[in-house]
Amino acid sequence: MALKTVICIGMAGSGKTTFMQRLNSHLHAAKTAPYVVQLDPAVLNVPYGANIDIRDSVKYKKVMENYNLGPNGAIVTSLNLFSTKIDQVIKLVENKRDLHDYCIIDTPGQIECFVWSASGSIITESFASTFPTVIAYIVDTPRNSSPTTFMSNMLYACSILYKTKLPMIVVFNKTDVCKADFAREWMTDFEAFQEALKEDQELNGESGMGSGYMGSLINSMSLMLEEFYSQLDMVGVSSFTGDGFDEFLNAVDKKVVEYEEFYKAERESLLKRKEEEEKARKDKSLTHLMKDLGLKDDQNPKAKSDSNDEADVISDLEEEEEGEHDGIVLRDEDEGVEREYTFAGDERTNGEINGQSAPNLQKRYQEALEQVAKSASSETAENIARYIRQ
Ligand SMILES: Nc1nc2c(ncn2[C@@H]2O[C@H](COP(=O)(O)OP(=O)(O)OP(=O)(O)O)[C@@H](O)[C@H]2O)c(=O)[nH]1
Repeated sequence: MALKTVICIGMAGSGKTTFMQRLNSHLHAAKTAPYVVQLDPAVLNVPYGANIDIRDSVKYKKVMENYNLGPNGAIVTSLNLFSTKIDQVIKLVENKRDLHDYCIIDTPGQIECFVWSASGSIITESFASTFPTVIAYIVDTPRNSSPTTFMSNMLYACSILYKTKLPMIVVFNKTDVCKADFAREWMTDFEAFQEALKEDQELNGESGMGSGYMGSLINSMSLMLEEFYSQLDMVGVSSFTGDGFDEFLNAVDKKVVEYEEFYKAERESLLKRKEEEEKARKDKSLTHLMKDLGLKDDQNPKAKSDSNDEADVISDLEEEEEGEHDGIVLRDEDEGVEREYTFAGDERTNGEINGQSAPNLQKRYQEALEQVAKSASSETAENIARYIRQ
C-alpha cells in the first residue's frame, strides 16, 4: 500500500500533540506503525517517538539568541532553516515508503507560523507533491460549542483549505468532554445553525441579529460555509479514550481517493501552467536581450509582433520619449504644476544644474549601448541567446 501523509494542524491547545500520540499508538496497535515527523521547534517534551524531529537539526533557543528574535519569529526562522533541507527529509521518508502506510506530521501550536509562512508552504508542498497528503484540522470541541466561535474556527479552516489546496478532515477532538453532535448538525443543517446563532445572541442580550449588517454578514458567511462544508469530512474523536480513531482512518482513506482523483490532477495542471508561464517569461526576456543587443531573433517569429505589448524596459522609454522632449525635463512652470520644493534660481534646461554639466542620461545610455554593440561580437551575443534559450 502506498504511503500517505497526514498533516495535523490546529489552534494552540486544540490537542494536536495528544492526537498525534493517540494516532501513533492506534496505528501501532493495528500493526501499521507510522513514520512520525515532529515540526514544532519550541516544544519541550514530545510524548511519542519521532523518526524526524526538527529539534535535532535546529536549536530554537540558539535561533532566538543569534537572530535576536521573539518566540514566534524564532519558530518561523527555525522552520525556514529546516525547509532548506526539505529535499533530504523527503528522501528519508521516500526510502521508508514500503515499510509504512502512514507518515504523520505534527506542526507548531502557533498555527499562523506554519500555515502562513513561506517555509510552511514549502514543507506542505514538498510532501503533497511526493505522497497523497491530507490535512487533519484539529478543533477543541468544548471550546467551540458557541456558534460564533464555531463559525470563526470554520472560517479559519476554510482559509487553510484554500491556501493548501489539499483535502481536509475536520477533527473534533476532546469528545470525552463534549460530544461533537452539535457540530455535525450545524455543518449539515443551515437553519439549525441560524437558530443557534439567534439563541446565542439573545442570551447575550444582543438583538439585531436578524437585521442590519451583522445579520446579513452572518447570513452570507453561513451560506459560504455551507459550500465549504460540502468539500470536507468531519469526525469526532477523543485523544484521551481513543474514541473515533477508526472513523478518522476511514476518512483519511476516503480523502486519499479524492486526492488521487481530483487534487492530484488539479496540482499537476497548476504545475504545468506555472511551467508554461515560466517558459513564456524566459522567451520574453530573451526577446528583450536580443533587441538590446541589436540582434534579430530569427528563431522566435512571435518576437517582432509581440514587441509592442511586452513588459516595459528602459529602451522602450527612450523610444517613446525620443523627439518629444529629447530627454529634457519640463520646468514646473511649463507643466502648470506648483511644487513645494524647487531649486531656487535653477534653470533646469539641458541638464545644467548649478553651473555644472549634469549627465545627459539618454545620451550616455545611447553611447553605452553603441559601445556594447561594437565590442560584443555578434557571435558572442548569439551564444548568450542560445544559452538562455536552452
Ligand atoms: N479531555 C481531553 N483533553 C485533551 C484531549 N486531547 C488533548 N487534551 C488536553 O488539551 C491540552 C492541550 O493538548 P496538547 O496536545 O498539548 O495540544 P496542542 O495543540 O499540541 O498544543 P500546542 O502545540 O501547545 O498548541 C492538554 O491539557 C491535553 O491534556 C482529549 O481528547 N480530551
